[in-house]
Amino acid sequence: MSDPDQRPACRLYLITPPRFEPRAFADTFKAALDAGDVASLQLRLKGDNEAPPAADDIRYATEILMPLARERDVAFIINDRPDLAAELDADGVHVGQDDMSCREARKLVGPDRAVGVTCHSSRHLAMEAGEAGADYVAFGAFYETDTKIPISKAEPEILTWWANLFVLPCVAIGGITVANAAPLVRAGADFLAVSSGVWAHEDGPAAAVRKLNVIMAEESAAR
Ligand SMILES: Cc1ncc(COP(=O)(O)OP(=O)(O)O)c(N)n1
Ligand SMILES: Cc1nc(C(=O)O)sc1CCOP(=O)(O)O
Ligand SMILES: [Mg+2]
Repeated sequence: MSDPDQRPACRLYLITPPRFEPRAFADTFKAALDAGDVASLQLRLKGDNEAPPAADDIRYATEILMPLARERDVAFIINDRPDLAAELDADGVHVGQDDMSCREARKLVGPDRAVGVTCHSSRHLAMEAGEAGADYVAFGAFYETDTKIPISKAEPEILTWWANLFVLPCVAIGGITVANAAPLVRAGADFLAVSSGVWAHEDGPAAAVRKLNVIMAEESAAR
């Protein structure tokens, strides 16, 4: 059993927009990271209809954004491509169930980079990922989102179940905004993974990061 009193406060795991021009995006990116506590940033590029991006697009975005993240102690995670995470010396990779197994990803990135695994709303997939050596498990989608067509709908109870049983961190993802983040923190999320809830916030990304930080601090203290 995991001891809820020992669980660190929930932190923000930012996900990039699916499409952006890296040089033009850099100032927005810096403003978001400078607004408060951001634990990690996932570079998640997608083409039209969620098509995979060209490897060179990932390389170019990493060249621009990873140094900005590193200067701010924000871990830089690459989506879908363990091979590029290793090649580009990123801090980790995120793989989905249809991308690659956790064990294969681990072989490619080595022991020192993080491997995160999508587990949808499945306790079984999450326990499998934990046994396969994942550094975190991700549950979702908790809310409606225009960023991706999710294949599952998750309920906050799965976060509570996980946090009560396992020390391994759990990430909540899918449609999370300032307006709906609190119950997920209260339920036990170690990280909230947020894309449009930050980049498309009506007061701008920096305001969204500040507001999410307040919610995560208050709700973590109350759990
Ligand atoms: C933190 C986090 N959780 C889940 C996902 C989704 O991964 P996947 O199912 O492989 O879908 P794509 O993001 O690749 O479209 C994620 N990227 N990050
Ligand atoms: C990338 C992703 N994965 C999901 C899952 O359910 O696994 S939901 C999702 C979209 C996250 O973006 P936003 O914060 O804009 O909803
Ligand atoms: Mg994927």
